[in-house]
Amino acid sequence: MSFKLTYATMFNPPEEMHQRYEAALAELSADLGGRFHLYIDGEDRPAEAYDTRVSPLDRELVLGEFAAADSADVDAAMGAAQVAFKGWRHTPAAERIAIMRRIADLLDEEVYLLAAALTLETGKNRFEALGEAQETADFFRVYADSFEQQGFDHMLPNDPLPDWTSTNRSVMKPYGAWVVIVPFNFPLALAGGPVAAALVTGNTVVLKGASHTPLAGRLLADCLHRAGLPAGVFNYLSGPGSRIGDALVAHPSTAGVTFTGSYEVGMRISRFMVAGRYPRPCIAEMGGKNPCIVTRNADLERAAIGIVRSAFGMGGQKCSALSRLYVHSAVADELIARIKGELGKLNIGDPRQRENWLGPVTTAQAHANYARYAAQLGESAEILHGGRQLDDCGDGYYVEPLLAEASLEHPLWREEMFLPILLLARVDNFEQALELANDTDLGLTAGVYGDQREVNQFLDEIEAGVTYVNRPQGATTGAWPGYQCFGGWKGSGTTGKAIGSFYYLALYQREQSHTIVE
Ligand SMILES: NC(=O)c1ccc[n+]([C@@H]2O[C@H](COP(=O)([O-])OP(=O)(O)OC[C@H]3O[C@@H](n4cnc5c(N)ncnc54)[C@H](O)[C@@H]3O)[C@@H](O)[C@H]2O)c1
Ligand SMILES: N[C@@H](CCC=O)C(=O)O
Repeated sequence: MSFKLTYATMFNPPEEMHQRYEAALAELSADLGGRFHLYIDGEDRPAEAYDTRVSPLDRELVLGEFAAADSADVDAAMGAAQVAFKGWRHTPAAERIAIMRRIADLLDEEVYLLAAALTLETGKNRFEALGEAQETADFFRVYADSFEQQGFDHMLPNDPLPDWTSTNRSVMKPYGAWVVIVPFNFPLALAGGPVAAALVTGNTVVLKGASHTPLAGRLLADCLHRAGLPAGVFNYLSGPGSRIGDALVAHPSTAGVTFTGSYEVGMRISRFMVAGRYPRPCIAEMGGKNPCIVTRNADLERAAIGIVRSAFGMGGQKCSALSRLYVHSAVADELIARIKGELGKLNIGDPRQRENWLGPVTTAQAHANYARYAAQLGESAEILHGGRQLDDCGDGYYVEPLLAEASLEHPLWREEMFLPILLLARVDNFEQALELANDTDLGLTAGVYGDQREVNQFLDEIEAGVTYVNRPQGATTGAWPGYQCFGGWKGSGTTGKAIGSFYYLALYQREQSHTIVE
């Protein structure tokens, strides 16, 4: 198949993709309900306790029993990663790169099965699920290529000494046992990306899967096992962050952490990582409250399509989701009508069915939060579309996309709801919109629909790490490794560098200067 699936192309994939996804879904569905153990030091490790997890599609659908790790398991995993580090860091770079490429190939082979698991576990539709599974494979490939190309080993000029030869060199070295902590919404790709980066640079890894969606991480562990990684180089723990998060972050063998998740937990871990005897690196990718500006010069058809995809795709449960819309008063009514028109075309329901674009939200908590926010907006804003939990779609967490016009003082402009809820405000001019867009502690993604002058000013002044201009494929969502670098400014990220970028692998290594006098 010559078609390349990315989040930008996923809207109309070839028929063969549907058929293969549906076959994988049937295969996986026949095999649900088993027990999923931890994976430590190259082997499955039973836990003391297991949590039963059901699918958000239908609470009767039991996905399985997942090990809930405890502090003894954390010790075992960190110990295995620590012991394995010596051998892995001395493994020739070419060999590590080859293993990353082997993992990518194995993920490619499993892409339909992984996508089926993601639909069942998170509720995302087939396009989003296939996208996430393919993105995971691409992360392994992109970081293997990046490490190979960059080398991270540079000779520097000899010292200017007339009677001596003094050679200088900069080398980059891995830190040690690296902890990766994953959010529920992209439990495969946001595990695979940091794991690939840590491993290719010579670190060993303990991955803590997402508390609510542990299946994806366990399937990734199976794949890494099959790729033939030496025992202890990669280890997988499932279980709630509240139970093992502190033990992992505080563990004396933890050399560094990549955390992806909420601002609150990310800030807590970041502070913790600098508060010990010496600072340890922490790459924290955190929340978003992402704006889009629509000016009076915008192409409103493109804008409406891009806005609906980014605000409501995957139930608004993307860090990149659009949640704040600032539209020029002169075009606001027409844009609202077009957005409603697009929403009218969407099917909501069981995402295993091809015709359904919007599945359930992932957790019972998100389902309950939706009702609370809808009630709040019903009292304090004008709801233009949606607001109901949908009981007629099945026994899952289904809700309507919600669009509300709210005053600029409304408190929900500042809260990451992480749901299919979009707030809209009318503005008088582009400068006001830009000021409002930047008036947040977060700075992950942002979009604009406007003319060239407005676009230039937007790109110059917007405070966000990922920007999109006049894009119908998604106003604020849809980055892909190798095409868009993805990282947050301000409270959305700690490093100012993006995943999938030229600068990313450097974050997993520390520099050493070698001066050798002959
Ligand atoms: N910037 C990005 O690239 C990006 C990508 C995806 C999601 N997110 C953000 O993630 C959030 C949604 O995910 P979530 O609800 O799973 O986030 P969360 O912060 O609640 O949990 C993330 C992970 O941290 C773990 N955790 C919780 N408490 C911990 C602790 N004290 N110590 C260590 N680990 C702990 C959880 O078990 C989970 O694995 C949103 O804010 C979203 O914007 C950001
Ligand atoms: N990579 C995804 C967002 C991942 C965060 O949740 C995007 O670019 O839309």
